[in-house]
Amino acid sequence: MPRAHKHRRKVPVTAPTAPSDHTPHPSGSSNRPQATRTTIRRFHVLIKRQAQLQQIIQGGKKDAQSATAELARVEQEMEDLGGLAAYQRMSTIGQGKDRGGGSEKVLISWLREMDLHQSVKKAEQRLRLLEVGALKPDNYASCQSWVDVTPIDLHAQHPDILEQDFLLMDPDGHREKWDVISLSLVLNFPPNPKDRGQMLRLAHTMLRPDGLLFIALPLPCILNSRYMTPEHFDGLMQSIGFEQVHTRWKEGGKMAYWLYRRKPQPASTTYHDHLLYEKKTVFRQGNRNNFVILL
Ligand SMILES: C[S@@+](CC[C@H](N)C(=O)[O-])C[C@H]1O[C@@H](n2cnc3c(N)ncnc32)[C@H](O)[C@@H]1O
Repeated sequence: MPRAHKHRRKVPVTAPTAPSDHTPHPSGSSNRPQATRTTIRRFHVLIKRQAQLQQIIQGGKKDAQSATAELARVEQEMEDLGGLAAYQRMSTIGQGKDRGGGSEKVLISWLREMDLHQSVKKAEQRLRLLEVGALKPDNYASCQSWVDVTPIDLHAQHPDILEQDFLLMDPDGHREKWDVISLSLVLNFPPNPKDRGQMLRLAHTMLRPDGLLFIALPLPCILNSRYMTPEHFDGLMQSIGFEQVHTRWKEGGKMAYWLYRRKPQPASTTYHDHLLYEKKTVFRQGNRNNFVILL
């Protein structure tokens, strides 16, 4: 069990990488690992607050006026930090080869272990991989003979990346279309826990039977959250219709990875099962983060 740091301020779960690049930051601050982590965390706080305020404003309640003023301040701060482009740039630094490369290495090694690179070549049909949250268009260049990747992102940073919100993809148009979907450091991006659950359900709809879902999350999302444990996460995945193939994380590490296989959705789940994943359950007390996925 990780130690709780008594005097540390609670911060949302953020990107776990520790960039070592010293390129100047757009806001003028340095890009040292600590500064970068702090900025990425601040972005996560601001993105979450932005969503809350937008909801208040849409609701048209009496506090909508003060929410509008606060929203302007929040959005100004995001702009001062360099906007979402700066956030993505910092995340790209974390993906750098100097720090062992991005999560795609883990996925590729698992796919190879399953001999998919051989069987796909024999079948002469490459694996259709949907890479959600792609910062670079060429993450899978090393296996282009057997992987046909479609990189998408909310804010595409390259012409070869499709600018597309995964949550707005048409489930009917994409039903059972994909062999593999990657959600690497994406599930922790939407501020609304139900949107995270919706991402997983959508992935289930869009994967072909026995298709594979790759997930990467900062380790504190499951090891230091008030509402999540590895077992709870796995139960939630099973309730959607996913079977765990691989998982990789270690105490004291920064990242957690999973590979799930799409199975038929369980025919019936009890009322209790539903409640378990639709509402927050407190698993840990004390100084924890609030990361949660809800169905
Ligand atoms: C922290 S970066 C992770 C990048 C990379 N996949 C990695 O593992 O390092 C998260 C990216 O996911 C993108 N993203 C978040 N929600 C998304 C959505 N609903 N649809 C498409 N992209 C999304 C963000 O724009 C951002 O570029």
